[in-house]
Amino acid sequence: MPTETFEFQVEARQLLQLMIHSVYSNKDVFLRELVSNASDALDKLRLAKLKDDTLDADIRDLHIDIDIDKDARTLTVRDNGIGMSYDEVGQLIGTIANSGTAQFIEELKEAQDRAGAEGLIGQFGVGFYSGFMVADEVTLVTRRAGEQQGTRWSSRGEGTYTLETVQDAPQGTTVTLHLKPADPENQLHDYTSPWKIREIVKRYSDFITWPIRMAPESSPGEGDEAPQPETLNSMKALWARPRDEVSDDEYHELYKHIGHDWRDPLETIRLQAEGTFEYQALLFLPAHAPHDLFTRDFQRGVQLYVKRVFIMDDCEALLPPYLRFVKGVVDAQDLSLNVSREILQQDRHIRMMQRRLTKKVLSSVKDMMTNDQDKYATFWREFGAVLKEGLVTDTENRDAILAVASFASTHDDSEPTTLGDYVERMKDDQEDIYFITGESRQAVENSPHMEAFRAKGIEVLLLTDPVDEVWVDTVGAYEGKTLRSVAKGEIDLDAKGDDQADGEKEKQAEEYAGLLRWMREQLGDDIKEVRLSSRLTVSPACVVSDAQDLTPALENMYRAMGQEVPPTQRILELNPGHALVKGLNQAYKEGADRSALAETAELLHALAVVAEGGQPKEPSRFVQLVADRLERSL
Ligand SMILES: Nc1ncnc2c1ncn2[C@@H]1O[C@H](COP(=O)(O)OP(=O)(O)OP(=O)(O)O)[C@@H](O)[C@H]1O
Repeated sequence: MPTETFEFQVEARQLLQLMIHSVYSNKDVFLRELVSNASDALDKLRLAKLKDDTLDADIRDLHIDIDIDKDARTLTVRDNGIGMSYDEVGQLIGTIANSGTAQFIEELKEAQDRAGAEGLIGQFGVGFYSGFMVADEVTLVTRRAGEQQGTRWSSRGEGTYTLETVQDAPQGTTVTLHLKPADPENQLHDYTSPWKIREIVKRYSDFITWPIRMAPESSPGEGDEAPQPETLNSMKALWARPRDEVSDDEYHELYKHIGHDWRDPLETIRLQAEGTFEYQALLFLPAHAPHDLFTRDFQRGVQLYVKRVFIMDDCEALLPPYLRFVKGVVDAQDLSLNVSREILQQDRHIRMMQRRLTKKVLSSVKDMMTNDQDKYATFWREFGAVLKEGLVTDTENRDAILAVASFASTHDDSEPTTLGDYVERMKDDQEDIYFITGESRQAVENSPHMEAFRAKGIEVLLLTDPVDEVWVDTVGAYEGKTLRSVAKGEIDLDAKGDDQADGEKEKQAEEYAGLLRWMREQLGDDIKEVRLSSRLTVSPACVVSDAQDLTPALENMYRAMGQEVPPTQRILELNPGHALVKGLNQAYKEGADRSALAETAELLHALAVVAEGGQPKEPSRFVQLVADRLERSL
């Protein structure tokens, strides 16, 4: 097959440009990325051979070679792993499969500062491309295990790449970087220096479980014996080494390798389980939520090893879905090397392991909360919305999750509160924990449902994640205090036994009885009741749900998931202290023109819906009615 030239996919081209004009100051990491890919390729080959021992591949000496050629100014990273087929090279290297990448590029372009850009890059798999930070030409020769023919890929990073088949490619993948001239001022070191390579490998890739070898510099005339290559990494599994022997930096590099992140993790969690089912776990809480955390195909789970041998990525059986952001390694001593995902799902030991790991993660978050407020705040900001899913799905750990949960609240504009702190601040005669759900802090804070609470200084939790609509119902109460929506059921914030207030209410009820009954008839099926409100102080009216009914947001959520939900009839509440409502009652009693009154009633209802962020049933009619009224008032 002749050499063919292809264009990079648009996003890939943009990413390459970013790499070439590197937004990333630490260029040394290109080697970590290439070694990381090589190590993955060796893992994959070992597994493939385990599954099919007829596969035509040699796994006796799986390793990574790094070769330096000072004269040619090239650096070569070679593995004898799984390799890639011709088609795979085109798919994997010429394009960027990640669906969030287009969005990422946009954000990257918008990121004003270098730190912002570096942070964003870490969230996407741009590993191979990082070679272009240090090289002006990259060549890759690869042969897929079991195939005869190899493929040569080459590019100067300028929009195109070439592909050709080659006959004599060795097993695995060889990446050759044609290095740019060294420019230490811009962090572009001399990567033909063995000393530098040794240092980078030690720093970033020491834990890689395959040998990383470097051939010694050949000095002619030193005898005929081929000099022995030097192994640069210790290959020690970090999770098996005692805590005090491993530095934080070493843990962090392992995290970056398995978490595909360029940034340090927020927290490192170790667990050593002894006894009948022995295992070691090294888990990491990332510092940033990935873009696709809430998408259906988010790859969740940690890596599973059996007796130091890599078995699978994304082992979802080890942690529940609400901890899907946790990265790490679990190394079990007593599983079969052939273990499959299906077997893991049913294995009793794995279930016990999942329980223990879950508790360990939650208790680590609790420790973080107690000992390092800032770290905890970052964690909760990034992952709180996911963790709260556990309140619905994991009854066993519900209390542990509630103990580490925090929520925005009217108590403080910026600092969230825990439920425990809320309860401590509750007024003496307050029985329930109040909350409001909605789309944003601004929307819920301005909701009419909040008026009386604000007027009386009663704290309300402001819950704005979609999952909040669900867990509050499932959990129901905290320390015996009911969780109550301010937008549901009857709310009476007057002190119990306040005779004056009770008398006043009775009087109002009599006065408004006729209007309320008439309005209910006028508004027909749109609502199930019209009543006087004790939650409004400023607005004329609001709509509320019955205590057991779905909120409009939840109704929409179910519909979005394709479930049939009958429309919920809501309750219209009027503020008897508002001039408009008073005037309406007066006009009603005086027998004013019923059709004009009916329009006012309709408008009042529509205004109540708009005030909570909803849409009037017939927006154009609503606009028409308001315009007519305004016109008449001129
Ligand atoms: N040495 C290699 N051997 C076999 N396949 C490779 C090798 N290097 C890269 N690949 C393939 O190309 C894909 C893309 O590699 P790239 O480094 O761009 O991203 P990644 O490794 O998937 O993500 P990340 O950079 O986040 O680790 C890899 O997922 C792998 O399938």
